[in-house]
Amino acid sequence: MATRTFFVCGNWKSDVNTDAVTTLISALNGKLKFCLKSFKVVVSPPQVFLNLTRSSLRRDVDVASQNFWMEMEKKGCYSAEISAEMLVNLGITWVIVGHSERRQLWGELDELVGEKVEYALSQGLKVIACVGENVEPGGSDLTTQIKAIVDHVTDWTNVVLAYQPAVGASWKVATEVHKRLREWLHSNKTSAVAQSIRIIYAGLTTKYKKLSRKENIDGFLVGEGSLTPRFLKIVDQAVNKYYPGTQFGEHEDPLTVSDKILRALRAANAMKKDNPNSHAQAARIWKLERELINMDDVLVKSKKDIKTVNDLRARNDHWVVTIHVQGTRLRSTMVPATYEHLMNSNWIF
Ligand SMILES: O=C[C@H](O)COP(=O)(O)O
Repeated sequence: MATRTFFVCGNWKSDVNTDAVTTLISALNGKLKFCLKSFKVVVSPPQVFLNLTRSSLRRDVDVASQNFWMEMEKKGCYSAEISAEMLVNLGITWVIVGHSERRQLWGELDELVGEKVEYALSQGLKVIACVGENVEPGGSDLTTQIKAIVDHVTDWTNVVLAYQPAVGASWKVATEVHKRLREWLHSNKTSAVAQSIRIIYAGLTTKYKKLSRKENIDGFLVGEGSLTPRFLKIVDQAVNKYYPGTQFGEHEDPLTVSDKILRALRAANAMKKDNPNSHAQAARIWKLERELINMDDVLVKSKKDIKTVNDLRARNDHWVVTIHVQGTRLRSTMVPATYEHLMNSNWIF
Protein backbone atom coordinates (compact mmCIF):
# COMPACT_ATOMS: atom_id res chain seq x y z
CA MET A 1 0.00 0.00 0.00
CA ALA A 2 1.30 3.44 -0.83
CA THR A 3 2.36 5.47 2.18
CA ARG A 4 0.44 8.59 1.25
CA THR A 5 -1.33 10.16 4.23
CA PHE A 6 -5.06 9.73 3.73
CA PHE A 7 -6.80 13.09 3.52
CA VAL A 8 -10.43 13.96 4.15
CA CYS A 9 -11.64 17.54 3.90
CA GLY A 10 -15.17 18.68 4.64
CA ASN A 11 -16.05 21.65 2.46
CA TRP A 12 -18.89 23.46 4.20
CA LYS A 13 -19.37 25.70 1.15
CA SER A 14 -21.96 28.40 1.80
CA ASP A 15 -24.53 26.22 3.53
CA VAL A 16 -23.85 26.93 7.19
CA ASN A 17 -24.66 29.47 9.88
CA THR A 18 -23.14 30.01 13.32
CA ASP A 19 -25.26 27.30 14.94
CA ALA A 20 -24.38 24.74 12.30
CA VAL A 21 -20.67 25.58 12.48
CA THR A 22 -20.68 25.31 16.28
CA THR A 23 -22.48 21.98 16.14
CA LEU A 24 -20.09 20.57 13.54
CA ILE A 25 -17.08 21.71 15.55
CA SER A 26 -18.36 20.09 18.74
CA ALA A 27 -19.09 16.85 16.89
CA LEU A 28 -15.50 16.76 15.63
CA ASN A 29 -14.04 17.81 18.97
CA GLY A 30 -16.02 15.21 20.83
CA LYS A 31 -15.50 12.28 18.52
CA LEU A 32 -11.81 12.55 17.77
CA LYS A 33 -9.92 11.30 20.76
CA PHE A 34 -6.46 10.88 19.38
CA CYS A 35 -4.24 12.64 16.98
CA LEU A 36 -4.33 10.76 13.71
CA LYS A 37 -0.78 11.13 12.57
CA SER A 38 -1.19 9.17 9.40
CA PHE A 39 -4.62 10.47 8.60
CA LYS A 40 -5.38 14.11 7.93
CA VAL A 41 -8.79 15.59 8.61
CA VAL A 42 -9.46 19.14 7.45
CA VAL A 43 -12.56 21.31 7.41
CA SER A 44 -13.19 24.27 5.19
CA PRO A 45 -15.79 26.71 6.48
CA PRO A 46 -16.91 29.84 4.68
CA GLN A 47 -14.49 32.66 5.33
CA VAL A 48 -16.66 34.45 7.88
CA PHE A 49 -16.37 31.36 10.09
CA LEU A 50 -12.65 30.75 9.66
CA ASN A 51 -11.72 32.48 12.88
CA LEU A 52 -14.44 30.82 14.94
CA THR A 53 -13.53 27.44 13.51
CA ARG A 54 -9.80 27.80 14.02
CA SER A 55 -10.18 29.05 17.57
CA SER A 56 -12.61 26.39 18.76
CA LEU A 57 -11.71 23.30 16.74
CA ARG A 58 -9.19 20.83 18.12
CA ARG A 59 -5.73 21.65 16.86
CA ASP A 60 -5.02 18.43 15.04
CA VAL A 61 -7.85 19.03 12.61
CA ASP A 62 -6.63 21.60 10.10
CA VAL A 63 -8.72 24.40 8.67
CA ALA A 64 -8.84 25.36 5.00
CA SER A 65 -10.12 28.48 3.36
CA GLN A 66 -12.38 27.95 0.35
CA ASN A 67 -10.53 30.58 -1.62
CA PHE A 68 -8.17 33.53 -1.31
CA TRP A 69 -7.48 36.71 -3.13
CA MET A 70 -4.15 36.96 -4.82
CA GLU A 71 -2.79 40.42 -5.13
CA MET A 72 -1.87 40.35 -8.78
CA GLU A 73 0.01 43.57 -8.60
CA LYS A 74 1.40 45.28 -5.55
CA LYS A 75 -0.61 45.63 -2.39
CA GLY A 76 -3.75 47.53 -3.12
CA CYS A 77 -7.34 48.12 -2.27
CA TYR A 78 -9.51 45.10 -2.85
CA SER A 79 -12.61 45.59 -0.75
CA ALA A 80 -14.10 42.40 0.66
CA GLU A 81 -11.28 40.17 -0.51
CA ILE A 82 -9.23 37.96 1.79
CA SER A 83 -5.57 37.54 1.06
CA ALA A 84 -3.26 34.58 1.63
CA GLU A 85 -1.37 36.71 4.13
CA MET A 86 -4.55 37.23 6.17
CA LEU A 87 -5.21 33.49 6.20
CA VAL A 88 -1.72 32.75 7.44
CA ASN A 89 -2.17 35.43 10.08
CA LEU A 90 -5.37 33.71 11.27
CA GLY A 91 -3.61 30.35 11.62
CA ILE A 92 -5.28 28.82 8.58
CA THR A 93 -3.04 26.21 7.00
CA TRP A 94 -4.85 25.10 3.83
CA VAL A 95 -6.63 26.74 0.95
CA ILE A 96 -8.81 25.26 -1.79
CA VAL A 97 -7.85 26.55 -5.23
CA GLY A 98 -9.62 26.08 -8.55
CA HIS A 99 -12.82 24.54 -7.20
CA SER A 100 -15.25 23.88 -10.07
CA GLU A 101 -17.66 26.40 -8.59
CA ARG A 102 -14.98 29.11 -8.73
CA ARG A 103 -14.14 28.09 -12.27
CA GLN A 104 -17.76 28.04 -13.43
CA LEU A 105 -19.31 30.90 -11.52
CA TRP A 106 -16.38 33.27 -11.21
CA GLY A 107 -14.63 32.36 -14.41
CA GLU A 108 -11.33 31.38 -12.81
CA LEU A 109 -9.20 30.14 -15.66
CA ASP A 110 -6.44 27.56 -15.63
CA GLU A 111 -3.60 30.05 -15.65
CA LEU A 112 -5.03 31.97 -12.70
CA VAL A 113 -5.53 28.71 -10.81
CA GLY A 114 -1.89 27.77 -11.41
CA GLU A 115 -0.68 31.17 -10.26
CA LYS A 116 -2.83 31.01 -7.16
CA VAL A 117 -1.44 27.60 -6.28
CA GLU A 118 2.10 28.95 -6.61
CA TYR A 119 1.34 32.08 -4.63
CA ALA A 120 -0.43 30.24 -1.80
CA LEU A 121 2.52 27.86 -1.47
CA SER A 122 4.95 30.76 -1.47
CA GLN A 123 3.06 32.21 1.49
CA GLY A 124 3.30 28.97 3.43
CA LEU A 125 -0.23 27.73 2.81
CA LYS A 126 -0.92 24.15 1.80
CA VAL A 127 -3.13 23.72 -1.22
CA ILE A 128 -6.05 21.56 -2.24
CA ALA A 129 -5.85 22.10 -6.00
CA CYS A 130 -9.02 21.11 -7.85
CA VAL A 131 -9.25 19.85 -11.40
CA GLY A 132 -12.23 18.28 -13.01
CA GLU A 133 -14.73 17.67 -15.71
CA ASN A 134 -17.43 19.71 -14.12
CA VAL A 135 -16.78 22.66 -16.40
CA GLU A 136 -18.76 24.76 -18.86
CA PRO A 137 -19.01 23.43 -22.41
CA GLY A 138 -15.85 24.52 -24.11
CA GLY A 139 -13.94 24.58 -20.83
CA SER A 140 -10.49 23.08 -20.71
CA ASP A 141 -9.96 19.37 -20.32
CA LEU A 142 -8.47 17.62 -17.33
CA THR A 143 -4.96 17.40 -18.72
CA THR A 144 -4.84 21.10 -19.55
CA GLN A 145 -6.05 21.98 -16.07
CA ILE A 146 -3.57 19.75 -14.36
CA LYS A 147 -0.72 20.97 -16.53
CA ALA A 148 -1.51 24.56 -15.57
CA ILE A 149 -1.07 23.57 -11.93
CA VAL A 150 1.91 21.28 -12.35
CA ASP A 151 3.88 24.03 -14.07
CA HIS A 152 3.62 26.14 -10.91
CA VAL A 153 4.65 23.53 -8.36
CA THR A 154 8.14 22.37 -7.56
CA ASP A 155 7.60 20.77 -4.16
CA TRP A 156 4.49 18.59 -3.92
CA THR A 157 4.67 17.95 -0.20
CA ASN A 158 2.00 20.52 0.52
CA VAL A 159 -0.31 20.00 -2.43
CA VAL A 160 -3.29 17.68 -2.61
CA LEU A 161 -4.94 17.22 -5.99
CA ALA A 162 -8.74 17.01 -5.88
CA TYR A 163 -10.54 15.46 -8.81
CA GLN A 164 -14.08 16.77 -9.45
CA PRO A 165 -15.94 14.47 -11.81
CA ALA A 166 -18.75 15.46 -14.14
CA VAL A 167 -22.17 15.35 -12.51
CA GLY A 168 -23.48 11.79 -12.40
CA ALA A 169 -20.12 10.09 -12.85
CA SER A 170 -19.95 6.68 -11.25
CA TRP A 171 -17.39 5.49 -8.71
CA LYS A 172 -15.95 3.25 -11.40
CA VAL A 173 -15.15 6.32 -13.49
CA ALA A 174 -13.53 7.86 -10.43
CA THR A 175 -11.16 4.99 -9.89
CA GLU A 176 -10.21 4.94 -13.55
CA VAL A 177 -9.58 8.70 -13.71
CA HIS A 178 -7.48 8.68 -10.53
CA LYS A 179 -5.34 5.97 -12.07
CA ARG A 180 -4.96 7.96 -15.27
CA LEU A 181 -4.05 11.12 -13.36
CA ARG A 182 -1.30 9.27 -11.54
CA GLU A 183 -0.05 7.80 -14.81
CA TRP A 184 -0.03 11.27 -16.33
CA LEU A 185 2.04 12.58 -13.43
CA HIS A 186 4.36 9.64 -13.85
CA SER A 187 4.92 10.40 -17.53
CA ASN A 188 4.99 14.16 -17.27
CA LYS A 189 6.70 14.69 -13.93
CA THR A 190 8.52 11.92 -12.14
CA SER A 191 7.62 8.59 -10.70
CA ALA A 192 8.41 9.99 -7.22
CA VAL A 193 5.88 12.81 -7.70
CA ALA A 194 3.28 10.42 -9.08
CA GLN A 195 3.71 8.08 -6.13
CA SER A 196 3.77 10.68 -3.41
CA ILE A 197 1.01 13.05 -4.48
CA ARG A 198 -2.38 12.58 -2.89
CA ILE A 199 -5.25 12.51 -5.35
CA ILE A 200 -8.55 12.88 -3.56
CA TYR A 201 -12.04 12.41 -4.92
CA ALA A 202 -14.34 15.42 -4.88
CA GLY A 203 -17.56 14.13 -6.33
CA LEU A 204 -20.99 13.31 -5.01
CA THR A 205 -21.05 9.65 -4.03
CA THR A 206 -22.34 7.23 -1.47
CA LYS A 207 -19.48 4.85 -2.10
CA TYR A 208 -16.92 6.30 0.25
CA LYS A 209 -16.06 2.96 1.78
CA LYS A 210 -15.48 1.32 -1.56
CA LEU A 211 -13.56 4.28 -2.95
CA SER A 212 -11.33 4.64 0.10
CA ARG A 213 -10.02 1.16 -0.57
CA LYS A 214 -8.93 1.91 -4.11
CA GLU A 215 -5.22 2.19 -4.58
CA ASN A 216 -5.23 5.56 -6.30
CA ILE A 217 -7.79 7.29 -4.12
CA ASP A 218 -6.12 9.05 -1.23
CA GLY A 219 -9.07 10.78 0.34
CA PHE A 220 -12.08 12.96 -0.28
CA LEU A 221 -13.19 16.53 -0.59
CA VAL A 222 -16.73 16.21 0.72
CA GLY A 223 -19.35 18.91 0.18
CA GLU A 224 -22.90 18.25 1.30
CA GLY A 225 -21.95 15.07 3.16
CA SER A 226 -19.70 17.02 5.48
CA LEU A 227 -22.57 18.97 7.02
CA THR A 228 -24.04 16.10 9.00
CA PRO A 229 -22.80 13.24 11.19
CA ARG A 230 -22.40 11.40 7.93
CA PHE A 231 -19.04 13.14 7.63
CA LEU A 232 -17.80 11.27 10.70
CA LYS A 233 -19.00 8.07 9.12
CA ILE A 234 -17.12 8.83 5.93
CA VAL A 235 -13.97 9.37 7.96
CA ASP A 236 -14.65 6.15 9.90
CA GLN A 237 -14.88 4.16 6.73
CA ALA A 238 -11.66 5.59 5.44
CA VAL A 239 -9.85 5.11 8.76
CA ASN A 240 -10.91 1.50 8.54
CA LYS A 241 -8.96 1.09 5.33
CA TYR A 242 -5.77 1.37 7.37
CA TYR A 243 -6.92 0.17 10.76
CA PRO A 244 -9.63 -2.43 10.28
CA GLY A 245 -12.12 -2.67 13.10
CA THR A 246 -11.48 0.81 14.44
CA GLN A 247 -13.83 3.74 14.43
CA PHE A 248 -13.15 7.42 14.04
CA GLY A 249 -12.28 8.56 17.55
CA GLU A 250 -11.24 5.14 18.69
CA HIS A 251 -8.38 4.70 16.35
CA GLU A 252 -4.89 5.64 17.33
CA ASP A 253 -1.79 5.39 15.24
CA PRO A 254 0.58 2.58 16.06
CA LEU A 255 2.33 3.77 19.18
CA THR A 256 5.84 3.14 20.28
CA VAL A 257 6.21 1.19 23.49
CA SER A 258 7.36 4.35 25.23
CA ASP A 259 4.25 6.19 23.98
CA LYS A 260 2.09 3.46 25.41
CA ILE A 261 3.79 3.41 28.75
CA LEU A 262 3.87 7.16 28.94
CA ARG A 263 0.18 7.38 28.28
CA ALA A 264 -0.62 4.71 30.86
CA LEU A 265 1.66 6.30 33.40
CA ARG A 266 0.09 9.67 32.95
CA ALA A 267 -3.31 8.17 33.58
CA ALA A 268 -2.03 6.19 36.56
CA ASN A 269 -0.32 9.21 37.98
CA ALA A 270 -3.49 11.25 37.72
CA MET A 271 -5.38 8.49 39.54
CA LYS A 272 -2.78 8.35 42.22
CA LYS A 273 -3.04 12.06 42.84
CA ASP A 274 -6.80 11.82 43.21
CA ASN A 275 -6.85 8.88 45.54
CA PRO A 276 -3.46 7.86 46.87
CA ASN A 277 -4.13 4.59 48.68
CA SER A 278 -7.37 3.05 47.60
CA HIS A 279 -8.00 -0.47 46.41
CA ALA A 280 -9.84 1.04 43.52
CA GLN A 281 -6.60 2.61 42.45
CA ALA A 282 -4.82 -0.70 42.55
CA ALA A 283 -7.58 -2.21 40.48
CA ARG A 284 -7.31 0.55 37.93
CA ILE A 285 -3.58 0.07 37.72
CA TRP A 286 -4.17 -3.59 37.12
CA LYS A 287 -6.53 -2.58 34.33
CA LEU A 288 -3.86 -0.41 32.83
CA GLU A 289 -1.49 -3.34 32.84
CA ARG A 290 -4.04 -5.36 30.94
CA GLU A 291 -4.53 -2.52 28.55
CA LEU A 292 -0.83 -2.43 27.80
CA ILE A 293 -0.75 -6.16 27.30
CA ASN A 294 -3.73 -5.97 25.03
CA MET A 295 -1.92 -3.53 22.84
CA ASP A 296 0.89 -5.95 22.21
CA ASP A 297 -0.20 -6.58 18.69
CA VAL A 298 1.07 -3.11 17.90
CA LEU A 299 4.67 -3.62 16.97
CA VAL A 300 7.28 -1.04 17.62
CA LYS A 301 8.68 -0.07 14.30
CA SER A 302 12.05 1.24 15.37
CA LYS A 303 12.66 -1.44 17.98
CA LYS A 304 11.24 -4.52 16.38
CA ASP A 305 12.45 -6.90 19.03
CA ILE A 306 10.51 -5.36 21.86
CA LYS A 307 7.23 -7.15 21.92
CA THR A 308 5.55 -6.73 25.23
CA VAL A 309 5.32 -4.45 28.15
CA ASN A 310 3.63 -6.53 30.68
CA ASP A 311 4.28 -5.20 34.07
CA LEU A 312 3.48 -1.88 35.57
CA ARG A 313 3.55 -1.49 39.34
CA ALA A 314 3.51 1.37 41.76
CA ARG A 315 6.28 1.91 44.31
CA ASN A 316 5.91 5.12 46.19
CA ASP A 317 6.55 7.87 43.70
CA HIS A 318 8.04 5.61 41.11
CA TRP A 319 6.74 3.05 38.74
CA VAL A 320 8.47 -0.10 37.73
CA VAL A 321 8.05 -1.08 34.14
CA THR A 322 9.19 -4.50 33.06
CA ILE A 323 9.80 -5.08 29.42
CA HIS A 324 9.47 -8.57 28.01
CA VAL A 325 11.01 -9.46 24.72
CA GLN A 326 9.56 -12.52 23.09
CA GLY A 327 8.56 -13.90 26.44
CA THR A 328 11.86 -13.23 28.20
CA ARG A 329 12.20 -10.50 30.75
CA LEU A 330 14.51 -7.90 29.31
CA ARG A 331 14.67 -5.29 32.00
CA SER A 332 12.81 -3.48 34.69
CA THR A 333 12.97 0.24 34.70
CA MET A 334 12.16 2.51 37.57
CA VAL A 335 10.57 5.66 36.28
CA PRO A 336 9.64 8.81 38.12
CA ALA A 337 5.94 9.35 38.32
CA THR A 338 5.39 13.05 38.39
CA TYR A 339 3.65 14.44 35.38
CA GLU A 340 6.51 16.86 34.69
CA HIS A 341 9.02 14.06 34.80
CA LEU A 342 6.99 11.97 32.44
CA MET A 343 6.51 14.82 30.05
CA ASN A 344 10.15 15.83 30.00
CA SER A 345 12.16 12.72 30.56
CA ASN A 346 13.81 10.51 28.08
CA TRP A 347 13.74 7.55 30.33
CA ILE A 348 12.68 4.68 28.23
CA PHE A 349 15.18 2.24 26.72
O1 LIG B 1 -16.19 20.53 -2.57
C1 LIG B 1 -16.70 19.45 -2.75
C2 LIG B 1 -17.19 18.99 -4.02
O2 LIG B 1 -17.73 20.05 -4.75
C3 LIG B 1 -18.18 17.86 -3.85
O3 LIG B 1 -19.34 18.39 -3.27
P1 LIG B 1 -20.56 17.40 -2.94
O4 LIG B 1 -20.01 16.34 -2.01
O5 LIG B 1 -21.59 18.25 -2.28
O6 LIG B 1 -20.99 16.84 -4.25
